[in-house]
Amino acid sequence: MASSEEDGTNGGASEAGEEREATGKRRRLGWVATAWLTFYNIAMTAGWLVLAIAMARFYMEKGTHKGLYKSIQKTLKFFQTFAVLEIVHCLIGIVPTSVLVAGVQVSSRIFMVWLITHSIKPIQNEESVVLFLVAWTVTEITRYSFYTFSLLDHLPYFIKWARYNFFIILYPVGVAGELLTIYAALPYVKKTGMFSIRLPNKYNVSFDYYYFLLITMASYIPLFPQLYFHMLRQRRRVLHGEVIVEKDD
Ligand SMILES: CCCCCCCCCCCCC/C=C/C(=O)SCCNC(=O)CCNC(=O)[C@H](O)C(C)(C)COP(=O)(O)OP(=O)(O)OC[C@H]1O[C@@H](n2cnc3c(N)ncnc32)[C@H](O)[C@@H]1OP(=O)(O)O
Repeated sequence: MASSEEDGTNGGASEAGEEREATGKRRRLGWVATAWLTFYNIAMTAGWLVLAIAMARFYMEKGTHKGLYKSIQKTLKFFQTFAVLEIVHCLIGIVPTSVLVAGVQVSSRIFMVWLITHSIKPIQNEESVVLFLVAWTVTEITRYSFYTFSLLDHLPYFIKWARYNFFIILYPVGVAGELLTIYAALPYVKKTGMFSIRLPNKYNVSFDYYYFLLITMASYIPLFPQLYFHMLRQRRRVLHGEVIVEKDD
């Protein structure tokens, strides 16, 4: 049966409970951490909104996705790299997310931005790049506005609903875009031998970026379900009020 929260009616008792919980959380967090997180989340929401508007404008003006990545790359690199702070937030304990979960999420994005899309120019116009860019952008606008409004104690229900429902589709779409982009990069990486270290050399080490990419793609198989099921547990906890015990902390 749908809870009162889920159907949007949100009873007075649960509202009062949420209010108390939010105030308690803020008190536990301290004003410096609350102020910083509020600033951080507002900045990130704005950054991803700018990106969304730039992508929409580009597509409306040019009518093609070709050249889209090049036109938005600076903003994307800046805000996605800024997300490294999410790992720091977990490490210093100002957000309750597991370092492991945030680490896998953020590092895979940084990897996609810097070591794939930025470094391998011939793949920048692939449709798959648009796929993950759109999935990331919608997700991040929703996620950071969710955190911002939660911290300000004025969380509209539709943002909460969007935060814990959009990912059901956007996560697989984003991951498909990422995997297809890495796949498209493989021939170029093999041909150029980029980022690879060949023997003999004075350190006697070798590294093949092509095989590294194959291993990275394979690592999505065990890692992505962990993130997806983590989000499904968060969804049950927040939208259905279930008490969840996380094992990965
Ligand atoms: C070197 C190469 C490495 C390669 C590795 C390859 C393998 C990779 C495999 C997986 C690849 C994934 C790629 C990703 C693709 C995409 O993103 S596609 C687009 C769709 N994506 C999503 O939907 C992303 C979903 N992910 C997330 O939301 C997070 O990143 C998360 C870390 C996975 C989950 O977040 P979590 O914090 O656990 O959940 P929440 O419910 O949002 O928050 C929990 C509590 O924490 C508070 N909180 C968190 N952050 C903040 C913040 N910035 N400010 C304030 N508060 C925050 C939040 O309010 C919650 O509080 P409580 O309700 O009190 O618990």
